[in-house]
Amino acid sequence: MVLVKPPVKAEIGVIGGSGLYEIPDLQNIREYKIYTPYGMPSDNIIVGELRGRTIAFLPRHGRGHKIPPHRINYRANIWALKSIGVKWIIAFSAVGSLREDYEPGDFVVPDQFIDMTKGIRPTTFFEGGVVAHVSMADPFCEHLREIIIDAAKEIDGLMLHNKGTYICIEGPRFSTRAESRIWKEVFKADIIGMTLVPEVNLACEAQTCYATVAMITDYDVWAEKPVTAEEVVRVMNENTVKAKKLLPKIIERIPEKPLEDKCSCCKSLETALV
Ligand SMILES: CSC[C@H]1O[C@H](OP(=O)(O)O)[C@H](O)[C@@H]1O
Ligand SMILES: Nc1ncnc2[nH]cnc12
Repeated sequence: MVLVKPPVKAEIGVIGGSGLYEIPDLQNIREYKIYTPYGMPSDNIIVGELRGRTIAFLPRHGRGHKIPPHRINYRANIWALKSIGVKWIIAFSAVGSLREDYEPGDFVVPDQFIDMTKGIRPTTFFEGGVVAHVSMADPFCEHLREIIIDAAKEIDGLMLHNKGTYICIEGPRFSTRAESRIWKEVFKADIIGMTLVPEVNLACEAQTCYATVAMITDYDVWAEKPVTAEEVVRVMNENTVKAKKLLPKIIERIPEKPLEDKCSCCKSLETALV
């Protein structure tokens, strides 16, 4: 296969989750269909300028939310962003809460995850030939996490929690009450979603700084009232308004280069190759 290098460069990638399908105020918008060795990404990549930086935007579920979490081509998405030069990825996600004090409408910048996907999603770029075992001890870019946490202080009325463990289930169904109690009481996870894995570890394999802005939409089903997609969508729309205000504040804080003492993402393969 011959892959033509796309005629575009972008420094910062933004992956939009449920509810975030566009970036407001993006200037000089161009759209690229990017082919990867893994097939097509979820959608065309939208490239434009915001706060003087070149941004590449990709809606994870595609425009119109057509791709369910277990069918997303995570490898193509990360490959496509990396292929146009993206060094930083800010990923937005709708999540459920597994604790009382993380309320619907609050945002979380997770620092850990638990993988409860079922092994049907391809999880690595290293399928043989070259073998890599990347460290996932600290799965998110600490530098980018700090930037997001700092940026959120500028948004009135936004409650943002600095850490949390995101449990990633296979979906597309929500959890049973029994499962939800295990995630909450036994695993002690804080938030729940369906898309973080393998996006986060592929970003790491691609030596990209990656952090998630998790936006709480519901209390999952450990609480009295079970979560419904309808409820998720209602709160999600309110969260999207806040996410759109937060994004420019994050972008304007992102430096040219990650700080090496706070981030090892760009060197993640140095100690991983066998
Ligand atoms: C529409 S509710 C369930 C759906 O929302 C989340 O997706 P994303 O992380 O892309 O915002 C969740 O993980 C599920 O895929
Ligand atoms: N309760 C929940 N479980 C899994 N994914 C979700 N996304 C939003 N809410 C969720």
